[in-house]
Amino acid sequence: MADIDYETKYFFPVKPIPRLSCRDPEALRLISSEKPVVLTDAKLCDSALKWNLDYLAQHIGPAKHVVFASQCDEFKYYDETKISQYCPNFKRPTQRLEITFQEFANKLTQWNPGQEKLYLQQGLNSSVGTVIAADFVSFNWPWLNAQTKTQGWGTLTSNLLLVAMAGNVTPVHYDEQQNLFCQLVGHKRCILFSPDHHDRLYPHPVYHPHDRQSQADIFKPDFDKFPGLRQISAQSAVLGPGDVLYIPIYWWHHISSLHNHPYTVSINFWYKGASTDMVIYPLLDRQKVAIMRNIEKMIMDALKKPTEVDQFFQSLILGRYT
Ligand SMILES: CC[C@@H](CC(=O)C(=O)O)C(=O)O
Ligand SMILES: [Zn+2]
Repeated sequence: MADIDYETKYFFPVKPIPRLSCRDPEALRLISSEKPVVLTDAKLCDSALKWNLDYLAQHIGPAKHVVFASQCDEFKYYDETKISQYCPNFKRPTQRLEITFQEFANKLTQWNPGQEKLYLQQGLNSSVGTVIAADFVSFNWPWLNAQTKTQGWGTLTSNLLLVAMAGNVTPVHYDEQQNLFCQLVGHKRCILFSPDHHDRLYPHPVYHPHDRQSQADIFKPDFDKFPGLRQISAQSAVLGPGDVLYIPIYWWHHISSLHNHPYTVSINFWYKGASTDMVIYPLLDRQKVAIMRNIEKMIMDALKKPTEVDQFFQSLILGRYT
C-alpha cells in the first residue's frame, strides 16, 4: 500500500510519513523529537491481528460498547459535558449509542446504503472476555514499556478499540496525549499537521463541545472564512495491519477508513505527556498551544460570556501589541 493514497487530490502539500523499523535509530530520533513515524515491525499488537468482527463478537463479552451513529461519513467528536454550560442549542453531529458488540456486528453485516454509518469507539476495560484479555496481555509490553520510559511519557491512560465502517472519517483534531496508533484490520489513511497549525486550522473555542476539533473541512475548504488554510501542509500515511503510527501530542490528525475492506479495526495507546516539561526557550509550538488553552479557560472563567472574549482580547492587544 502506497505511503499516501495518490488518488486523493489535496489542495495542500503532503509528504509521506517515514515508514521505519522500530530498531532504526532514525525512528527513535523522530519519536524523541515528537515527529510522526510509522513503525513497520514493532509487533506491538500481533496477538490482535486476528481481531476481526466475528472473533470480537465471539470473545469480547456481553458488555455494552459505545457506538456513534452518523447520517454521513463524518464522526466529529464532541464533549457532552460542555453542551449544557455554554452551548445549549448545540446540534450533536452524531448519536451516541450503547449496545453489545454482537448487536454492533449484526448492524454492520446487515447494513444497506442510505442507512446511518456506525463507529464503535470503546475504551478497553476489565469487562472484556478472558480470550481478549489474553490477547491484550500478549501485546509487546516489554518494547512498549521500554519505549515510553525512554521518552519519559506519563501513564498509559487508555486503549481505545476502534471498529469503523469503510469510508468513516474522523475529521481534523488534536489530542493532549501521546498516541501509538496500531492498525489491526483493513487500512486507514492518516493525515497529520504539526502543532504550529493552530492559527491555520481554526480550532473551536476551548469552552465549545468541539474543543480541539478544527472548524474547517480540509476536503471542502472555505478560504474566505478560514484563509489560513492556504498555508497548511501535511504528512500522510496509509496504515495496514501491523503498522504502528506515532501521533505526537498536539499534532492535528484526520483519519479515514479505506474501502478495500468492509470495516477497519484499530487500537490506540494514549499516554500522558512527559510531566517534567522543562521550559526552554524558544517555546515548543505545543507549549504555546497549551498556554493559549490555559488563557482561554481563565478568560472564560472570568468573563463567563463567550461574546465578550473578542472585545476583551482586542482591548488587550490592538494598538498595544500590534
Ligand atoms: C478517535 C478515532 C480516530 C483515532 C484518533 O483520533 C486517535 O487515536 O487519537 C480514528 O481512528 O478514526
Ligand atoms: Zn485523535
